[in-house]
Amino acid sequence: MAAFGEVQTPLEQARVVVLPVPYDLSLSFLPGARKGPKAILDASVELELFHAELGIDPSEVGIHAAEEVPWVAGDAAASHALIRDAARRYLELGRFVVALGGDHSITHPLVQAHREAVGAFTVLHIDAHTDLYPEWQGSIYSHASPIYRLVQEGIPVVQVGLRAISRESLALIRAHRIPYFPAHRLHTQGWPLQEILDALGERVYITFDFDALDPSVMPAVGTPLPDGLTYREAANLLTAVFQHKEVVGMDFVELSPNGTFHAEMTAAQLVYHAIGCKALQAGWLQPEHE
Ligand SMILES: N=C(N)NCCCCNCCCN
Ligand SMILES: [Mn+2]
Ligand SMILES: [Mn+2]
Repeated sequence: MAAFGEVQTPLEQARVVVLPVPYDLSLSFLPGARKGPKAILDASVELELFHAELGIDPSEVGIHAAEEVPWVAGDAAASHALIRDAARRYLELGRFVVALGGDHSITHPLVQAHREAVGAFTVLHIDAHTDLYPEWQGSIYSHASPIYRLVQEGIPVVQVGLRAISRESLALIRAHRIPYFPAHRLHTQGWPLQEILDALGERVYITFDFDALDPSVMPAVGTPLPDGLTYREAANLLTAVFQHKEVVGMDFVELSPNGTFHAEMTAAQLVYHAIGCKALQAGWLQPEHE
């Protein structure tokens, strides 16, 4: 399958691997995130390849769409192990991995694979939800729990865009001193970009839950909430992080296609924007002056 261009870049010639992870057995509400990866890749073929804002054609770095990561029916642990193994394979080849979910539980095995491959980093968690539930609906593998599991493993996290914050989550945020920037603060007091950057370490893994975006921009998610980010706010945040940090990997999760094709184009464009930011940060491409 082609990714962000008319033709597939062979793995040997690609710097970036887009890893489709259609696992969605850990959702708590609306189903469908398993269709997210293919929807993004299908929409990506419709994008203009030259990214005028960045002044580059990100596809020139070589973007390879990997085979979809399979899952094991009824076995989240085994499914997560397959995700970890798939990411590890491409990381060991030195590729920059952009995982496409699938539900947010996939971030836990993805971060584990990145930790093994590149060492320590901070996780920048952009989401409407804290995902700090020790378990939800009887499972520690819930999409409501990946950030709890990372925090329990001592991985530093910074949270941006939150709109659903339980008392228990707030207690965990305070207990673990998690820097968090909820949407109500961003929208009433402005974006403390420097404060967010200061809260991150030098190396960052970005996990982007599409329900961080406002439903007016991104209606195709399983657990939408109002007061979300605009596309421009999300793009500006990603641009700033890539300009000042080494981004070691990223995932984009929870797209649940529902016939609103503009949502899929929005998802594909944001992923492409992030790949372009990585290309500039890594020096793979140089911006063409407007
Ligand atoms: N997308 C997510 N991470 N959703 C998590 C939902 C779990 C907690 N909901 C609490 C609802 C209480 N009625
Ligand atoms: Mn989430
Ligand atoms: Mn969410």
